[in-house]
This record gives sequence, C-alpha cells and structure tokens, in this order.
Amino acid sequence: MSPILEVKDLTRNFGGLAAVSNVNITLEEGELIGLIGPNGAGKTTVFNLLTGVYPPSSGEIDFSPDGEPASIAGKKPYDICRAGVGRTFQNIRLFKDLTVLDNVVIALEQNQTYSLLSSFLHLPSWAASREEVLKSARDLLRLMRLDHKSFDLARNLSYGEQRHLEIARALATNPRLLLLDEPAAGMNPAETAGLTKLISWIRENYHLTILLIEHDMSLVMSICERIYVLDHGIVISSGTPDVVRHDPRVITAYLGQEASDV
Ligand SMILES: Nc1ncnc2c1ncn2[C@@H]1O[C@H](COP(=O)(O)OP(=O)(O)OP(=O)(O)O)[C@@H](O)[C@H]1O
Repeated sequence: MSPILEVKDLTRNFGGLAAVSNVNITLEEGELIGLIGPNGAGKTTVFNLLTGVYPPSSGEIDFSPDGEPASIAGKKPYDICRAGVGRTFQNIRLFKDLTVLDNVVIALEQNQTYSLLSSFLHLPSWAASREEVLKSARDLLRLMRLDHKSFDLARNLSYGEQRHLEIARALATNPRLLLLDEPAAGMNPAETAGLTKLISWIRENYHLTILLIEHDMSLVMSICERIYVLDHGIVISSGTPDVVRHDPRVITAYLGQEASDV
C-alpha cells in the first residue's frame, strides 16, 4: 500500500530565494502530522505547492487516495481539491458578507453534479440534491458547533468561530487529506483546547489524514504522531514529538524566536 502523500525533493524558488528546498514528506493514511518551523521557514509555501497555488520549481508530489499514486504537482487548485486535498488558510478566507450556512453550501456545491439547466428550472433532481446539500451543511455546522450561528454573516463571527467555519468549508469539499494552516491562530487557551479535541475527532470520524501547520506547540505536541520541522526551506528534523522536542537543531532554529515554547 502506497503512502497517501509522498513529497519528493520538492523545491520552490522565488527569484533568488529558495522558499522550499528539496523537501521530502511521507504521510501514511490516517496519520495526523505536524509541520512546524520559525516564521518564514516555508511552511505555507509547502501547502501552496500541495494545493496548486504555485507550481513547484522541481520535485514531485504523489497523492494516492485510492492506493494508486497520481502526480498532483503543478495541477490546478480546483483539480487538486476534487482529487481529495482540502485546506484552510492562515489568513482566513470566507465569503464574509454571506451567511455561515451559505459559506458551507457553496463549498458543498463544488462537488455537486446537477446540470445548470436543472438548477435553472428547479427540476426535482435539483430540488432533491439541494435538500441534501442543505442537510449536509447543517450537519457540518453542528459538528463545528456553529449551528446556532447559521444565519449570521460570516464577518460577525468571532475569530475562533471563523476558523471553525473554515474547517467546515474544507470538510465540505470531501477531502481525504486535510491541510490545516494555523487553525488555532488567534484563539484563547480554552478555544485551542476545544479545537485540539475536535481535530482528533474529525480525523477519526472522517477517516482523514491531516497535515497541520501550527505555532501553538501544546496543540502540535499533544495530537501529532510525527512532526516535520522546516527552517529556511529545509527539513531540519522529523520524528515523534519527543524526538523533535529534544533535537538540538530544532532548539537552535527556534532561538531568537520563542524557543522555550518548543
Ligand atoms: N509569492 C511569494 N513571492 C516571494 N516570496 C515569497 C512568496 N511566498 C513566500 N515567499 C517567501 O518564502 C519564504 C517562506 O514563506 P512562508 O510563508 O512559506 O513561510 P512560513 O513558514 O509559512 O512563515 P510563517 O510562519 O511566518 O507563516 C519567506 O521568506 C517568504 O517571504
């Protein structure tokens, strides 16, 4: 059985800067893995390469949702999403002037196959599928504890709630691999503790593989089975939280930042 994701010698240059350099990452199906590193280490660039925001300068990305590896390097974001890679963003990206419910409905509808004509004519096939979409949207909002906010505008949610809504939207695309970019950013310790439990629960119940960028070390160390550490675009360490936490290269990389957190 192939790993669900195999990143091989992935490199991305911006002008003279190697933002990501010969990165190798392997994710087995069902794993919950952390990607950490100081500011500017290249973490979000890795996500942008995995989701087609940028093509790699070189290297390969094999995604195997059904055991058969297929290259997704350089593919368009929409195609990668349809293949089964969902993500959230460090800078929250919601339709802020739409309701919470509509934000999820739109994400769900990306996977719907009814024709434009049936939707225009409101045919029974469209109505049935619309009912299904609304039910799934409500289920996802309940799961993310946002059902009581369904008809609020997304812009009126708290920061933590907006992050929950982003996860609901990512789940709505029916991913096999979920990439979470700083899901706890801006949350208070109680919200972070709740989110930590929720991420584990989602992984189990949606049979997902999760790759997580996070600066909150308590979250990363408590739920990730393995961690990759990037610095200046290079993987400087990888292994269990215990191995990474005690790796002198990791401690050195974080010196000058909040190293004592690691
Ligand atoms: N589109 C771009 N054009 C030019 N440089 C870029 C671009 N995107 C990222 N970079 C540079 O690549 C390097 C890695 O950035 P990236 O955002 O991936 O780091 P990061 O580890 O996610 O940082 P942070 O933890 O601060 O979010 C940085 O030096 C950044 O300025």
